[in-house]
Amino acid sequence: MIMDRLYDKAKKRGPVCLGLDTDLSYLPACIAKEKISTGEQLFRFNKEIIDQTKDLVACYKVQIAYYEALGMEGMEAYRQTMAYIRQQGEISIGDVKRGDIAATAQKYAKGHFEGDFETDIITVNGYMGEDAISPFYPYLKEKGLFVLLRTSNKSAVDLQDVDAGGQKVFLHMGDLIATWGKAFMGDSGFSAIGAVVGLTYPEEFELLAQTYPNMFFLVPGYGAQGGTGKDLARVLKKSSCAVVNSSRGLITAHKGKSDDWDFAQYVRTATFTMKEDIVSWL
Ligand SMILES: O=C(O)c1cc(=O)[nH]c(=O)n1[C@@H]1O[C@H](COP(=O)(O)O)[C@@H](O)[C@H]1O
Repeated sequence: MIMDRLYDKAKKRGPVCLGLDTDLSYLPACIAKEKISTGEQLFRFNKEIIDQTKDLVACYKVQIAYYEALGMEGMEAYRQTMAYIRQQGEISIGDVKRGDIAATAQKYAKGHFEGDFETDIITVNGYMGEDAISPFYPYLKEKGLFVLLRTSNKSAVDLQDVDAGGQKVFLHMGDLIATWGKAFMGDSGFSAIGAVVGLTYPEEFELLAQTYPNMFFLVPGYGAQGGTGKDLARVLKKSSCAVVNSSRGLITAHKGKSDDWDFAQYVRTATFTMKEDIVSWL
């Protein structure tokens, strides 16, 4: 079961989730000047980073928007990146944030859990209710979901903090995710249905981790959005219940320092530093 694998990797290697939100402006000159397609350039950049960091991270998260924005070239790079991560025996999260329902969601499931874009886990938006989640159930023996619970953005509070009969909306969402996840428990004690909680709200993360001990968390917001290892300490000391994503903070580490093939060494160093920052508090 995928959350068992993710839990094991996070426990052994530390909880870093490296975000391959690859913008063309991040490519070092050694790749940008090569006479190959844009898609191939993006993939070379990602591949080099994966090769240099796979012993340090629990998983990779690939935000599909960066690839969709480049059309077919971008999607080819997305396909190759997902395939490469999985060929290496590493865990891939397709950050696709799907949120439609029923028959449409069945197509999302087929599109991201089978075929060209196959990945291990995807991010989904459950704020339309269980109809947006249940079409993924048939895949959850092997695959996993991270459902948006408490997002990292400032305006998360606009809806997620609204009082819904004595309970904030995000806590109601937490109860729903916990209920949906009960049928998909793994040996590690975590469900194949996990949740996204932003590190920009560390108190809420602590509350959610306490309230839902069977929920595994994807925690974005480290680095570029201000989150630190100290913010994670109280939760991760008690349980390895999360992977922590950083994208720009890691994959732009070479900017202004190297335009050559050693660029990935800078990304490696930044990844190592993030891991140390987190584990030093545990
Ligand atoms: O689902 C996510 O991964 C996500 C949820 C959330 O609440 N906040 C958030 O920033 N993310 C994603 O996490 C990544 C954060 O990137 P950096 O801010 O560059 O580290 C991006 O891919 C975001 O789309």
